Amino acid sequence: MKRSGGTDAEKRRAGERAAAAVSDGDVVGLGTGSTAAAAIRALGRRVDSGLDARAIPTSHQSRALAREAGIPLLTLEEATPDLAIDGADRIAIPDRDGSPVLIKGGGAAHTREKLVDSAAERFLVVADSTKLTDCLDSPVPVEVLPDAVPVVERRLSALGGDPTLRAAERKDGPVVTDNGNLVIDCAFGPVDDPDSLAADIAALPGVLDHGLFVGLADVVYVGTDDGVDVYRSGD
Ligand SMILES: O=C(CO)[C@H](O)[C@H](O)COP(=O)(O)O
Repeated sequence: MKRSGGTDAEKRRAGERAAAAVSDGDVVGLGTGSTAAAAIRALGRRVDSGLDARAIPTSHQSRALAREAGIPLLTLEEATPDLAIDGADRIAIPDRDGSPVLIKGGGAAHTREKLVDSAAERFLVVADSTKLTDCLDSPVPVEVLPDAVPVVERRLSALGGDPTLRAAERKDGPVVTDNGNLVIDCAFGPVDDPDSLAADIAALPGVLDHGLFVGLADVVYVGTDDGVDVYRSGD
């Protein structure tokens, strides 16, 4: 999937704002991608200055970055995250009460991200301003067991989708996830009922998880030219 391009400054502002929300003693779920990386680096600076925080990574990338930043690591067997900080590819903010809906998985890490983000007591999303949208119409990443690809592709088509196996950019063949599976990006056009689409995709045999995150995000920090816009679930 093509990665989008908000500015580094917007990502840094959003990441720093989320890292500032971590309190002494917290266990933090660490998301994947460039904006989550900005939050990890900012959290590392706070740990370096004496903050007592430990973290549970969602990918090889976030584990390596956290190690580099000097953040002590834990697993889900050892702790439950107090909060998780993670990026998103698309974010729809509801007009009325309700939680922002996200499409994630541009970095093929959405299965572990959903596991950690949903286990956390609070889920903080960090993003640059290009991620906000009124219409969720970008393809939904679906992590699939390698043997299940043809079956899942047929079933996604039956749900009205247009599935494409994600190709690797710097190797021949498909993208292989941290879990050893493949990713199908499935275009559905505008997603009007994310709840029901999420349930339909999750129910397909051979699917590990998909990138629709519904009812999970508590706060969204969006970096702008000169600050951070904050959206809270239910505001
Ligand atoms: O879902 C993700 C990885 O699976 C990322 O959080 C998402 O792709 C956003 O990445 P970035 O902050 O680099 O734009």
